[in-house]
Amino acid sequence: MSESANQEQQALAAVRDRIDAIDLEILQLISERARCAQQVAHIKTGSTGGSVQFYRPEREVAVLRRIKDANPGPLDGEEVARLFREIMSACLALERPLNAAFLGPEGTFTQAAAIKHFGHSVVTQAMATIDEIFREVESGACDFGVVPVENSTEGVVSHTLDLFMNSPLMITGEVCLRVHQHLLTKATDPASIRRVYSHQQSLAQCREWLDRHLPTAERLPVGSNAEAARLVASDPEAAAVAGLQAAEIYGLSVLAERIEDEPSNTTRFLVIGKQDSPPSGQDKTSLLLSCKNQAGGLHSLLAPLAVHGISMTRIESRPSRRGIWDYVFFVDIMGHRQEPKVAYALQNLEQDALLFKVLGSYPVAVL
Ligand SMILES: O=C(O)C(=O)C[C@]1(C(=O)O)C=C[C@@H](O)C=C1
Repeated sequence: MSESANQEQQALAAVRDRIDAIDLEILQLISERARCAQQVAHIKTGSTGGSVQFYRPEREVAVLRRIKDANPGPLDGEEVARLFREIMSACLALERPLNAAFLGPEGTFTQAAAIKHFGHSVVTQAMATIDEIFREVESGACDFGVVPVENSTEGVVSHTLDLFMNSPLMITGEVCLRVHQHLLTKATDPASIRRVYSHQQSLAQCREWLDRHLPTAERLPVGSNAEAARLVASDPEAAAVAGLQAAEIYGLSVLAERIEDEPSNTTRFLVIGKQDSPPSGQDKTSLLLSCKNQAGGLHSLLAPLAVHGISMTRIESRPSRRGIWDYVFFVDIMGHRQEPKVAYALQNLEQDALLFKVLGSYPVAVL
């Protein structure tokens, strides 16, 4: 071995010894943290007679925000938050494993959103429809559900909004996921692809790409992207538009990467449960409203928001299903319903609204 190769070996060994020592320290500290979580569980179980809330969304975002703020680098803030997301997920599972229903089958973006929000220790349970997710959480069979609500390219998932009209469930959290779509197939030659399966929204997100590259292939909407990947696994003349996770699960190769028309394509998901979240300091509130069908009705209904300086981040209208041309509005505002100015505004709003329902206050997504 040359002198310089020898020096390199010694330098490498020294840094690796340091890394080994640090890893043991990290392990000791993580174990100590996990024991603290066990103590927290003990305190929580002792303090209430009724059902115990082990999962505390407002505390989780406080931990992640603190870590991001304190991060000295060189790791990126998002990266350190993701690491702590996983540590907390494992600590919570030690208190009590949490389960979350998602729109299956395995490998959907909804499952990825559930894991992004709760970490890998959550037990995800695949449901066939969004209705089933609501039912599983309502019945108590699952602690939480994760449902898609809007996409930056294709707009609102109207079925999810409609289900809130008759559900007692509340919104506990939100998750935003950058969605990259890929063309997955068993075929090796694009010319042999006659059918493209995917969820209707995903087909729409890749419309221009499909028009350009597979203009003659039939587009077949199915329940989810993962379902499309499952179908394609046994059909060599077909391709699926789906995420990488689906390619891994169903053994497909990626024929074209990132085929979404909009590079910043993002889907927002809601976490639904039996109750919303206490204030975290940076929250949103979602409302379901309707007003009299008259000139200026919506304008005057929303006036209290402007009066109290509350910013509205989203408004969607949906047919109320109670009469023709009768609409309800899904409105997101910044702030928690327990903050005084939000509480005043909501009080005023409720007085004028025909229908007024708070769907939940929840922390703005950290990750
Ligand atoms: O602080 C709590 O209430 C905990 O249960 C501890 C902890 C954590 O690991 O930091 C775990 C789960 C909760 O969702 C929030 C935080």
